[in-house]
Amino acid sequence: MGRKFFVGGNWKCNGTSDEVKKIVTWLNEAEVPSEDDVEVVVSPPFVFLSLVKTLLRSDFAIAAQNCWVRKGGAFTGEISAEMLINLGIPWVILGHSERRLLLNETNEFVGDKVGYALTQGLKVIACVGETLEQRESGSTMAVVAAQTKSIAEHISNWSNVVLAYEPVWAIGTGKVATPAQAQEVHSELRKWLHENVGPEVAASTRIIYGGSVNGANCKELAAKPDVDGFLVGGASLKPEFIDIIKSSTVKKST
Ligand SMILES: O=C(CO)COP(=O)(O)O
Repeated sequence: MGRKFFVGGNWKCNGTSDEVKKIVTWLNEAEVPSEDDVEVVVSPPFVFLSLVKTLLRSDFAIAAQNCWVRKGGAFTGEISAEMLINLGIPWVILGHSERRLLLNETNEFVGDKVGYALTQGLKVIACVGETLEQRESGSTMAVVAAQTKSIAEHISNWSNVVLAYEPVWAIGTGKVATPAQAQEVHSELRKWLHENVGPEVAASTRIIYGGSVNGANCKELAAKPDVDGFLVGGASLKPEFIDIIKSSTVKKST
């Protein structure tokens, strides 16, 4: 079964309403491969979700960058999965390393969130990835397997899940993983899914790479067999994001 190439743009905590309108304008004007060949999802900050939803072309989808772990209520400052569904937002990014490291989100908490978001009908981009210290001590696979296990325990239907491998040392640093490094972890993650979830889920789940992806390095990464797309930070705020979307064509020729 073919895995449709997936390109996500994580805008993080960036942008004014004028800047957001400008980004949407160049996204709307871009000529990109058909939605049969590439799935594009952009993730603005919560406060701009409605604005982007009103303006964005219909072949691109929208993701929130987080949501609360369970049903809404007395949780000041949080946004619930139900609210996202109510706004017509189909996707949410969960377990991003910036939230794990800066806001102390644990594997268990991320797993709970993934489970709850899925039960509410959201599709989830679930993020995993090791720090530089963990990589250098040789524990990359143990770390990403433990993160994936906590997530997998809460998933009964994988068709609404994309797994994002984002090595922390590559995020926002300009230090991209080499295509071989990305392929190695992606193929290990697919093997983990094969052994712990099942062969069909392993074959059909998109595993995307994030960490300093840009217009210049995306094609080489996209050419790797287990790289099914990207989660892009900084470069998703710039027109080179279109080149990253177009790197999906590399798959058709391989
Ligand atoms: O964290 C990321 C996407 O979620 C990657 O960020 P950069 O592309 O800015 O390194």
